[in-house]
Order: sequence, then C-alpha cells, then structure tokens
Amino acid sequence: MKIAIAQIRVLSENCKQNFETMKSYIELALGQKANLIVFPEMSLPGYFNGDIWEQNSFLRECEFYNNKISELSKEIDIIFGSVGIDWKRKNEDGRVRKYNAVFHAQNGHFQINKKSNYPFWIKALMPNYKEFDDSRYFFDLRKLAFERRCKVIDLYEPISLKVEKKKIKVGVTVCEDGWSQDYDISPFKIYSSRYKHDFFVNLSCSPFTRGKQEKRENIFSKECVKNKIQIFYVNCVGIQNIGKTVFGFDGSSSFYNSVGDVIHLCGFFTEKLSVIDFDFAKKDVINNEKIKCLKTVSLVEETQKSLEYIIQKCLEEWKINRVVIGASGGIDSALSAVIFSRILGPENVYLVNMPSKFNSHLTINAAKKLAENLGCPYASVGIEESINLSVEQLENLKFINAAVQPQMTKLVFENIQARDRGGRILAALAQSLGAVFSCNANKTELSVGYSTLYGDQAGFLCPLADLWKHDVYSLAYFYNEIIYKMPVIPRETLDVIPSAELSAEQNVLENKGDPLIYNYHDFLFRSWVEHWERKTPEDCLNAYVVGTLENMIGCEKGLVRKLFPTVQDFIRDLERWWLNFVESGVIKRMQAPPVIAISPRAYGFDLREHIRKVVFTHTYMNLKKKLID
Ligand SMILES: Nc1ncnc2c1ncn2[C@@H]1O[C@H](COP(=O)(O)OP(=O)(O)OC[C@H]2O[C@@H]([n+]3cccc(C(=O)O)c3)[C@H](O)[C@@H]2O)[C@@H](O)[C@H]1O
Ligand SMILES: Nc1ncnc2c1ncn2[C@@H]1O[C@H](COP(=O)(O)OP(=O)(O)OP(=O)(O)O)[C@@H](O)[C@H]1O
Ligand SMILES: NC(=O)CC[C@H](N)C(=O)O
Repeated sequence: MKIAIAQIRVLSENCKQNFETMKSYIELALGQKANLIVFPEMSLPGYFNGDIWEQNSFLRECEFYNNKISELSKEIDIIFGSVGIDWKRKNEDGRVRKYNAVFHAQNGHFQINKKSNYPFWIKALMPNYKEFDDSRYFFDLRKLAFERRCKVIDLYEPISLKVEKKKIKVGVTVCEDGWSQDYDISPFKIYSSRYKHDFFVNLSCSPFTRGKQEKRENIFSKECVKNKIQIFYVNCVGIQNIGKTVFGFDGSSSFYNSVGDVIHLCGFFTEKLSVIDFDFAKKDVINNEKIKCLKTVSLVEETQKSLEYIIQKCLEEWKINRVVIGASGGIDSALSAVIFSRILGPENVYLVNMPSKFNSHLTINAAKKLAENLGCPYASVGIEESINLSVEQLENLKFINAAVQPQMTKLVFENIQARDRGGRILAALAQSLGAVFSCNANKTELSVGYSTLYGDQAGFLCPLADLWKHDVYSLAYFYNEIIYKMPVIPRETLDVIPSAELSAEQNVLENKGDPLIYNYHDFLFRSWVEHWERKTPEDCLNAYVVGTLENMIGCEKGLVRKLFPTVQDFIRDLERWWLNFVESGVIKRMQAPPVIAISPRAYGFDLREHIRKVVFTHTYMNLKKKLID
C-alpha cells in the first residue's frame, strides 16, 4: 500500500488557498499511485484563527471547501483535518457546535463514524495551556460521551480502507490526543485495547519551539512501544499567530514503528509530499531517503533556521519587502540587520545611525562597517539638535491651572533621545521609503521593561524578543563564523560592552554599560518565564538560602556569591528586577510589537499577563525578615 504524507503549508483562515494546496498534493499523490493521502490537523481552515471561529459565515466556508475535498476522493482515500459542524447543537458558550475533527473521504463521499454518527472523527484531548485554546472553540469527545451518557471508548472506531480487496483499519488521533500523559484517558491505549489496527495516524498542527522535536519523538516512540502500534505523524509547516505571538510550524512528519524507531519522512520547515510503501507483514515502511531532522541540529543552528523561516513567512504573508533599522553599532540591531538582509536582500534593509553627543566613535564606526559588510543602504542622521529643541520647549513650557510643571530629569532626557530616534526619525523614514521599522528588543530587556515606550520599543515586529542576550551573542557568532565565515558583524560590536549610550554614565569607552548582568539575569528571568513550574522571589530566595539557586536557574556555578557578597545585596537585586518584571515590564509588553516565538514560553499572548502591582507572598516576607534581622 502506498501512503502519501502531505506536509503542507497551512494558511490561517484561508480555506480557498488551503483547498488549492491540498488539491495539488492530491494530484501529485495520484501521479505516484498512492492509495491514501493524509493531511495535517485543521489543514483546510487553519488552526490559530482567533475568534473567527465564532463567525457562521466562516463555518459555512469551511463546509463548502470540506465538501470540495471529498469530491476529489474518487481514486484515492483522503484523510484530512478540519472543523466538524453540528448546526443543530450548541457549544457550551451557546454558539454553534464545532469539533476539531478528522474527515475521511472515499469514492467521492465522507465516511460516517458509526459510533458517533458524524461524518468525521473527533479530537478527544484539548490543549488549553500556553498558546492553545481548543476548548474555547471546540466540543471534545469526552464531553460528547458525557452528553450521550456513554463511555468515551464507545465512541471510538477506526477508519476502514479497502486496498486491493484487503480491509485496513486505521486508528485516528489528532495532535494532543498523542500527548496524553497528564490526561485521564489515552486515545492510543483505548483504540488498541478494543481493535486490531494496521497503523495509526496522528494529524497535528504542532508549533515549533526549541528542543520540541526531541520531546515529540520521546512521546510518540513510547506510545508505539507501549501499545505495540505504528504511527504516521503528519504535521504542517508555515506560520500562524495568536495575535501578539507568531509561531512557526516545522512539520517534522515521521513514521514511528512498534519498536520505537523514528523514520523522518518530510524534514523540517519545508513543504513536502512523501509517498511511502507500507509493508503489512513487517508493519513498517521502507524509506531510504536521508532526511535531516531538527534533533541533530545544534541549538544555535535551530535558532537561526527557525527565526529566518518564521520571519521570512511573516514578511511574505504581510507583504513587507523593505525594512528600516536603527543601527546603533550595538549587537541587537546588528543581528536584526543580518537576519532581515538574508531574507529580503541587503538592498532592502536600510540602516540608519542616529548619533547624539553620547555615542562613541567606536559604535558609530561599527554601524557603518556593518552596512558596508552586508551591502545595505546606510545613512546617518544626527539627533542632537532635535533633542535640544525638545528639551528647550519642554523646559520653557508652563501649564496654567497645573499642580506640577515639567521636570526635565536625567531619565526624561534619556527617553527623549530614544523617542526621537524611534518615533520621529524611524517611523517617518519607514513610511517615506514604503517600508516598516523593526524593534530590536531582546527577551532580557523586554522582561524588565529596559527600553523606552514609543521609542526603541516601537516597530512592526520584535524579531529578537524570544532570545535572551546570551542567545543574541551565540547567534551573532554563528553568523560570522559558520554562515559568512567572516566578521560581517564587526568585532567592535561583539566586543563592546552592551550599552544604551543615552548618558555619560553609559560611556562604552569607559566600559560603562547596561545595569543588567546578562550572565546572571538572563537565567534568573528565564526561571520566571520559561520554567514549567514558573519561579518567583519565594522560590529564588529559598534556593539561595539552601545553596541551589545556580542549579535551579542554570547559571554559572559560584556566580551568585561573587555578584552579591551579602544577602542584602542579593535581595535588593532580586526585588529591583522582580518589581520591573511585574509592573513596568507588563505595561510595556502589552504595548510592544508582535513577537516571534521560538522558546517554550514567549511573550505576547503565549504568556497571558495582567496589569498589576507587585505582591510578595507571606512566606517570602517571613524568610526575608529572618535573613535580614
Ligand atoms: N499604564 C500605563 N500605560 C501607559 N503608559 C504608562 C503606564 N504607566 C506608566 N506609563 C508611562 O510610562 C512611562 C515610563 O516608561 P518609559 O517612558 O519607557 O520610561 P522608563 O521605563 O522610566 O525608562 C526607560 C528605561 O529603559 C532604558 N532604556 C531606554 C532606551 C534604550 C535602552 C537600551 O537598552 O538601549 C534602555 C532607560 O535607560 C531607562 O532605564 C511613565 O513615565 C509613564 O508616562
Ligand atoms: N545611536 C543610535 N543610532 C541608531 N539607532 C539606535 C541608536 N541608539 C539606539 N538605537 C536603536 O535603539 C535600539 C535599542 O538600543 P539598544 O542599545 O538596546 O540596542 P543595540 O544598540 O542594538 O544593542 P546593545 O544593547 O548591545 O547596545 C537599537 O537596537 C537601535 O535600533
Ligand atoms: N494542536 C495541538 O493539539 C497541539 C498540542 C501539542 N501538545 C503540540 O504542541 O504538539
């Protein structure tokens, strides 16, 4: 039997385009004499569609194109993911009943699942953590069993195929159905306890994050060995977003046999149709094609490939072909410039240096050198005159009926510079060039609001917002040493102390820079954001006391005592940054541009935050009191 695995690029909401893609893959599969073609979860309507799922006209559009797919099944069985609709019933929000479903089309018609009596198979396990929101939109199989007063197992039945007079049974699961460790049922176990299957399919719409492929392989291999089954795992590629967070889908479609081997079929971040022979006797596939998988790629290469792929697809889908970047001579803007140049061509990446009296020749020269190395258009626009004008106007401004008058503090003056660059120069320049401008904030800065609102925090996208400062450096070195094999990012940029250069206290020539100690704070903040059990000052102080903090957050051994000689020093630093993280940090992240997600927890709407004031737990306060008194 020939099975075609269709790792297609899915566009959210665009049923028509997804239909056209699926149609072309079906034609290709027919050309290769495939008996069956399998598409990913929600391959027809897209998955991260936000509250578009509430619009009945969209549901009718999905139904229309679902039916058009079934018409293509006269000579090939088609299994694909889409929304299953029951217009006569309601979801618990009172809207039309919708299921995250799998359709099986055969001989021009949808097959009926005799157990549920629907012309589709229903997803049982609904992910509702992080970026996922399945229960908000879809009714699941466990709820349906409850509604019908039956057992979940009674709603399961395999898909039946007929190939050369042989009856074949296919177990159907949808993405999270395979990730059942923390649920009360395991769809693979239920299926295999009741029926004899020839193989299983798992239709996925599984976003990429760093290190995820290893986790997928562990989970699916274990299920195969435990239940003595074989699984075709079919995932999509492309990008989909949940508003402020853009996810990439890596595909990585594979076959898992019952001894736990993984045969990579389609590669990552690439569209591909893979037609393979399934050997019924051996219950295995023969695939001699050498396919590279994400597991064998280093962390920094995985970062480079995923970032470039996701940003490229964003620019393509949002129809952006020119970008303006404020090039400071620092590492963040330099890395942004490299990434955009590789995607759009250097001629479409406009670099602008905007010096004030606080910028050193070292960084000014580095910005120019970067443009020369990459071949980007470059210009310099001084901001001294305009910031002096702003200061003068504000200093002389007198409100009538006012309780206070403007106070031009050092901080106000610093922020005027950042806003002059972002809000005045870059925004206007971008529009005048038919371009957009990028926000180069990294995850460390974004964690604690170390950027200026409406200034360097403005832009159309934060390409680096899911990279800690040490990731920014690793990637910059990777581009120089491995990709370009020459220092396109100038040595000065890599060697200079990271600094905002907004005052004399941030003079890089005197080695004065940011207040952040990146080799410690990167790891501390990461424990507040990315750990599955997210850490708080209470956890950090407890760990500090028992001497396990470095181990817990993953920073260099011996660093904490070196940086903070006393417990008072440690607590002062912890509270300073925690306050910024929960107060100004949240306010700024709410107003920041969209983020490209590559880590297990990205800002935007992956981490759902609310505006708040800092509150310390009573355990923290008691421990602090004991340590300080
Ligand atoms: N709920 C709310 N909604 C909207 N706005 C709100 C707000 N609450 C306060 N605000 C406003 O926010 C202001 C504070 O935010 P903001 O104006 O950003 O200023 P702020 O956070 O006070 O200062 C910016 C910090 O970022 C650093 N920085 C700036 C630029 C570049 C770099 C670099 O690394 O290169 C670093 C700079 O050194 C400084 O420490 C308040 O004065 C208030 O007007
Ligand atoms: N003198 C400048 N000329 C042009 N753009 C600037 C200048 N100073 C700041 N910017 C813009 O503001 C952003 C924020 O500055 P920031 O100092 O955080 O980043 P960086 O200079 O790229 O890197 P680093 O933090 O390592 O110095 C920069 O990425 C850049 O786009
Ligand atoms: N679409 C889904 O059900 C995705 C959930 C799953 N755990 C994944 O990320 O792969």
